[in-house]
Amino acid sequence: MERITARYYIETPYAVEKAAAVLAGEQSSGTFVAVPGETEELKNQFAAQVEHIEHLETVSEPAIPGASSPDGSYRRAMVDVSWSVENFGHNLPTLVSTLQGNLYEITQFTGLKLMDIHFPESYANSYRGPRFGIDGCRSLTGVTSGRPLLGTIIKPSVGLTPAQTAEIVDTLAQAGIDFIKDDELMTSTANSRFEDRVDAVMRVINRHADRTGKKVMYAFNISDELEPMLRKYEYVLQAGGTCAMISLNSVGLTGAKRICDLGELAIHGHRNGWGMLNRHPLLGIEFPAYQKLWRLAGVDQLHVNGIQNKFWESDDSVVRSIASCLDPAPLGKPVLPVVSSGQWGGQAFETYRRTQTTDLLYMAGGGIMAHPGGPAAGVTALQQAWEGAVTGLKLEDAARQYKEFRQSVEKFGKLQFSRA
Ligand SMILES: O=C(O)[C@H](O)COP(=O)(O)O
Ligand SMILES: [Mg+2]
Repeated sequence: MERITARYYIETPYAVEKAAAVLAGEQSSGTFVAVPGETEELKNQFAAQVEHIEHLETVSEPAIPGASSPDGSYRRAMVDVSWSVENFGHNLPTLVSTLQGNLYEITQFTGLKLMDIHFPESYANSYRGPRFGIDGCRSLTGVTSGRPLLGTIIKPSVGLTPAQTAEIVDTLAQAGIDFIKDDELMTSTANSRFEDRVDAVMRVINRHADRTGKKVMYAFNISDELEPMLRKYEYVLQAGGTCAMISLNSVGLTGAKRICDLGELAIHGHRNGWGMLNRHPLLGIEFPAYQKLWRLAGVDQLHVNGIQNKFWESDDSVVRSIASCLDPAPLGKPVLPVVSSGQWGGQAFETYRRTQTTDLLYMAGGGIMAHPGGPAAGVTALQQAWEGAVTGLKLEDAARQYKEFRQSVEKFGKLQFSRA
C-alpha cells in the first residue's frame, strides 16, 4: 500500500529512537498506554513507521520549553516517519492533523519542525493542483517570458474609497503594470464595500483591456467565511476579473481547496502568519512542506517574501522557497512564486543572480506607491530594474542608465532592514 513520508527535525531530552517511536505511535493507532484492540494485525496496517533517523548535534539547553532532560542533554535528529494512505485517504485536513497535529505537544520533544512531505503517485491523480500556475498566469496577463510579472499592492492598505482605488489602478494600468492586488487587510471596509470596489476597479481594467488588449490581473481579496467567499468569487468572475486572493492561513486548506476547485479565477495565496509557523528554527513547518499542501489545494500563486525583505526571513530561505515553488513535484505543476515584502526593484539584481529565473510575480507596494515620481514612475522603475537585471547590468549601471530606477535607488537604496 502506498505511503506518505514526512521528515521532521526534532530535539528530544530522551533517546531519539524512543521519542520517534512515541511520535509514530501517538500519531497513528497508539496512545500513552497499550489499549485493548490494538492488535498486531491492526498495527501492521495502520501504525506509522519510523523509516530513518539521522542523528545530529546534542545541546545543553532546550530549543523550546516544556520538558527537562534527566541527563541535561537535548538530542537533535532528522527523522523520517511514514503512514499508509489507508489511514486517511485523500483528505487534506486529516493529513494535516496526522502530520502536524498533537505531535507538537508531546513532552518527548523540545523541538519539532516538519521539513518536507513525500506524496505517493496516487496523489497526482486525486488532486489537480494549480489550475493556472505559471503558464496560465503568464497567458492571462500577456507576459510571455523573459521577465517576471510585475505587480503592486494598493497602499494605503485600508482606508481608500473604491473611487480612489480605481484612480490608482487607472494610473498603474496606464503605466503598463501586469498585476495589482488588495492588501491582506482589505476586503470590505466601511468606506469600500467589496462589490463597489470590484465594480470601480473592473470598469477601469476592462476599459484599458478594450483599448490595449492587455488585461491587468487584479487579485481581489475574497477571504471570508465560506458562503460570502463564494459569493465574492462569483462577483469577481461576473465583473470580468481574472484573479482572487485568499489569506491561506486564515481560510484554511478546506476553504482554499473549495475556492481553487472552482477553477475559473487564478488564486493568489497570501501566507500572512507565516512567521508564526516558521520563525522559530525548531518549531512549526518549513516552506518545502508548506507549499506542497497549498499546491495540493490548487493555489496558483504563493508568497515567498523576497530578497532583502522587510521581515526576518533570510535571503537563503527565500531562494530555497522560490526553488521549491518551481519544482514541479508533487503534481507535475509548479506554483508561481510571489516575491513581495519591502521590494522596490533594487533587489531584482540579486534575485535574478541567485535564482536565474524570471518565473516570478515580483511585487512592490511601498516601492511603487512611494516612488518620488509617483506610482507610474514606480512601475517604470520596476520594469527598468528587471530589464537591467536580466540583461546582466549591475544595479549601479542600471541606475546610471535609467532615470526612474535611479530615483528609486536614491529614495529606497539607503533602506536596510536589519536582520541577524
Ligand atoms: O501584502 C504584501 O505583499 C505586502 O503588503 C507588501 O507590501 P510592501 O511591498 O509595501 O512591503
Ligand atoms: Mg500586505
